[in-house]
Amino acid sequence: MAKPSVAVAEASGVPAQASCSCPCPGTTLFPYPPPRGASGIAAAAVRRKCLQAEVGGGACWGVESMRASSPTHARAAAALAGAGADEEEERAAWMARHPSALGKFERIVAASEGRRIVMFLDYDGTLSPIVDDPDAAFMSETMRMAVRSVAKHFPTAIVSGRCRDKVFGFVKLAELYYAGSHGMDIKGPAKASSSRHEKAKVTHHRLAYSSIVVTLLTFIQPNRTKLTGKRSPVPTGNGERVPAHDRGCARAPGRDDAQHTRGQGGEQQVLRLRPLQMRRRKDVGRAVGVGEGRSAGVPQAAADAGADGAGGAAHHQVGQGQGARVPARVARLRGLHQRPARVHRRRPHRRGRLQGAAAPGPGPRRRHPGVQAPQGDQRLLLAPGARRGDGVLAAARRVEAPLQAESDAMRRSTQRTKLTDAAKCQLVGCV
Ligand SMILES: O=P(O)(O)OC[C@H]1O[C@H](O[C@H]2O[C@H](CO)[C@@H](O)[C@H](O)[C@H]2O)[C@H](O)[C@@H](O)[C@@H]1O
Repeated sequence: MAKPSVAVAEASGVPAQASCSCPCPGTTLFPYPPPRGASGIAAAAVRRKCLQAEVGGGACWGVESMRASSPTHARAAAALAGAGADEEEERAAWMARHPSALGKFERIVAASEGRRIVMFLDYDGTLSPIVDDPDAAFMSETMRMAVRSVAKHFPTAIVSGRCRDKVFGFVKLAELYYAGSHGMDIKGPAKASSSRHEKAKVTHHRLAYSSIVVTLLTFIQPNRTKLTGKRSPVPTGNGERVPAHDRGCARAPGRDDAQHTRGQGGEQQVLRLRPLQMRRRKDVGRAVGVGEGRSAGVPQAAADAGADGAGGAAHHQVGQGQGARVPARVARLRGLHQRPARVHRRRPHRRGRLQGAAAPGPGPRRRHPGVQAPQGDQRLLLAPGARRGDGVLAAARRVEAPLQAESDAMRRSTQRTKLTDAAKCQLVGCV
């Protein structure tokens, strides 16, 4: 449940949204951070009324109640209550630079110009409070009702670094999309929502498209056993262990729970690649490492650029190191031994194994040598028909191109459709 100390808008004195039968204050009139001194009881009453209206078919889309029960909102309000003038000013400046999407919701709706809106929600720290025990990060019933209400109007997805099952276990709403393991594991609604968006087709592809960047970056992390879902008995190359509650989930490289809690560096960290490891698999007798030893990674500038938005990072030349090593036997099989050999001297203890390894030239089979997929992991990312050895980027582009085409086609068809005002309203749920 939302904490009694949570301050939401004043119960009185704020006019209701004109087009909205819900008793919640209008979004733009609902200041963030909320005004101090609001009575907790009055606030709870407003929230309850709002929920009743929303759940009973009201017209606020659940956004207000979601905001009111947001743990971040609660924390901000609590922090504000005890803050000095300087802190308050600093916070206000920060908020001005990072406005809440919920606070701008009407503008978002207006800017959508009748296009469909899809809600992507984070779980930890957004729908649930940050708590010490990750297994106890429960969401409140109030929040659940709010999300359910939102999902009646918009296709709604929860995107999390946690396992999909774990997130579902917390949220327990079958009508949502769930993208677990940073988007590597996506599932659509098990039951159709009795919503207006039912007729509108939102495919897995669209979700997959938006998560392709994180998928890529997660894919090339060093500890591939996490990616294949096999438990790793050993720490990763970085001395990091997978927390017990996350075993079997993929984790983005560099993701660290403490940073997540502090709310800093998360995205940046996700985009900063760690050195990738080279392993030799005895069973197949060939190298299956992803990428290259020392210098593999996204150049910082590229990582910075990618941090701004989803699309960009997919086009980074990830994993471009010094050229991947190919064991001599594989090189012979591929005819690479005819190319000028390059002996790697950086890891002398491995020389025995890697001696004679050839740096692959730009041959047809290794267009992206730095990011060749381990055999066991290819099913996670490669598009149907992709050939082993093509490299992750090539595979991703194959996935991306049709998705982009599909998305363009959908956009064109939406633009062509002449919507009446009523139809527009239905689409955005503002009847
Ligand atoms: O959904 P994300 O924003 O990608 O976060 C995923 C991580 O969430 C969990 O950790 C965070 O919440 C915990 C419970 O409140 C908290 O104890 C931890 O400090 C936070 O980092 C989850 O435990 C992680 O494994 C996920 O990666």
